[in-house]
Amino acid sequence: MSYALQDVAEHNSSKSCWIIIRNKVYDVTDFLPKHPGGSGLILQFAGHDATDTFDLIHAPDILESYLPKSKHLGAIDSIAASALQAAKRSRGKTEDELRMEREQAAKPPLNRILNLQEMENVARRVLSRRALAFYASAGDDEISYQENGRAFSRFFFLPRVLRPVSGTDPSTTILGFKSSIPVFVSAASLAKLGHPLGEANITRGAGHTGIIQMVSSSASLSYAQIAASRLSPNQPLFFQLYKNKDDAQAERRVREVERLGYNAIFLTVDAVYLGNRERDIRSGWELNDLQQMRKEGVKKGNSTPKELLRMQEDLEVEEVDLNGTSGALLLNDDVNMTWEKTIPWLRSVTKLPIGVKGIQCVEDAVLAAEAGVDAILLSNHGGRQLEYALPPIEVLHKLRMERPDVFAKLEVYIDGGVKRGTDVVKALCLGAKAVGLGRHRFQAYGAVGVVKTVQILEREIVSCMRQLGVRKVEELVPQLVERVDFEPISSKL
Ligand code: HEM
Ligand SMILES: Cc1cc2nc3c(=O)[nH]c(=O)nc-3n(C[C@H](O)[C@H](O)[C@H](O)COP(=O)(O)O)c2cc1C
Repeated sequence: MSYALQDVAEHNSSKSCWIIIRNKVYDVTDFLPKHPGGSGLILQFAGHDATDTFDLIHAPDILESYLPKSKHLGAIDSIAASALQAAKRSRGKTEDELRMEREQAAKPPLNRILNLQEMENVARRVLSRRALAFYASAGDDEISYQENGRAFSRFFFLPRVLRPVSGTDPSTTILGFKSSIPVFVSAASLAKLGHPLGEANITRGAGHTGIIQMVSSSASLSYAQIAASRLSPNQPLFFQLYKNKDDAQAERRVREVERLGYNAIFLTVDAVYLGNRERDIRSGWELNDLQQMRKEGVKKGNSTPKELLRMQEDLEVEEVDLNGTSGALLLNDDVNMTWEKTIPWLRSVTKLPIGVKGIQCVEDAVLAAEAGVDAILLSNHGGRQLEYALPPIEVLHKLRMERPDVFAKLEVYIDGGVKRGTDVVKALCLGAKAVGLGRHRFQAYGAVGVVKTVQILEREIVSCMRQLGVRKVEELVPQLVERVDFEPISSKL
């Protein structure tokens, strides 16, 4: 049986909600209350084609995994398919899409990019407004985000001289897996928002350069697609776990990635409540306004400034959605995790090494060591969670000063604000085994952007090690750095 657009359009409410995705019709009525992103998001498309928005956010296997076969109703008919295609063609491009095209054409060639900040500057220009808001956003006034980077500037080197440095080698191991430099890609969700090939770009780039990718629980490709993008089955992949509140579902996710050949599980613990990311919230409204305008425009044949103004007024009295793109990601997560319960549970469901991502103080680092996990990632989620959480490099310094014994019990990593080889080397001197890169600064260039990022960092790390009088990462020790606070005394009084 095939459907005309009119057949689908009749099912346009929460009582009966059908949507079209890639020319197939789905009855999502019963699924509405279960949708992790909330029913409202789907209802905006009730009775209509939802392909573009759906594909941007979801892994392709989601329909098979979450919607019973009986709700896969069948295909639209050929007239409907042609009409949708024609509508897409005639829709024209949005201002933002046109701007992105111009910026893509004008971006500098990759060989002109000298450092990660320049790479980020290009990404900021070419990404869609929504993607940029999602990637760039951080908590409240974004103080922790800014300080994460700035904190590195409080650590200075005490270089050693007259030491042989030929053959300097920046490679290391992370949880026993080889890494060409002491850097990995930290988990970041929804990579497709920034590039159509999504997480697979990172997988390929990481494979080519011999670094490790930590895949987000909220990846926009399926975990299987990402695993299949590896250059070889031996290419290591870590998995970041947002633990579902239902242990059985969480266990299924862990077992799935274990079966797919992922090599470690990193449980994220710093996001049991969503940080206040205002850029992201605002961009969600903008997108909704745009969709609303389009619908109104279609109904009434126009969308005049006056009408837009009226819609704006309507919005002001409505209750507003404070979730943004990130909000839906955490709706089903376990907010009652504990050291006593959750770590033994994770141990009981996997044989893989376990890391805890999002440790933000010395006390919790000690508890992690006592809980017997294999690694901790000192992280404040790139400043996206609790505003004024201490920058990870400072937490690392405190851990080194107060509890150096912890470094012997597990591997310690940091992420947040890392942009230079010197940042990486400072963290290693203080005892970190590796550092993570969260925000995908390489998105403007896809997989080759990842390769370039690693090349830049490798060059900077080797240069720093040589000038420090060091040949191997094991020789990077606390005596090579000093924490210096140049804040004038008057401002402290
Ligand atoms: C029709 C329009 C839809 C919109 C605008 C929408 C939007 C969203 C958003 C914003 C998220 C959060 C991002 C994420 O976790 O990846 C989400 C999550 C999710 N959606 Fe949808 N959705 C739609 C339809 C559907 C449908 C039809 C299904 C499946 C039958 C579905 C299944 C899911 C699942 C399983 C998640 C959680 C993904 C995860 O935990 O990684 N969605 N959706
Ligand atoms: C766009 C974006 C998405 C993220 N998604 C996740 C995620 O899904 N899971 C997670 O544990 N951390 C996530 N993080 C946090 C990163 O893993 C990492 O801790 C942080 O970005 C490091 O800071 P940096 O961006 O300054 O490098 C995300 C960060 C960003 C910027």
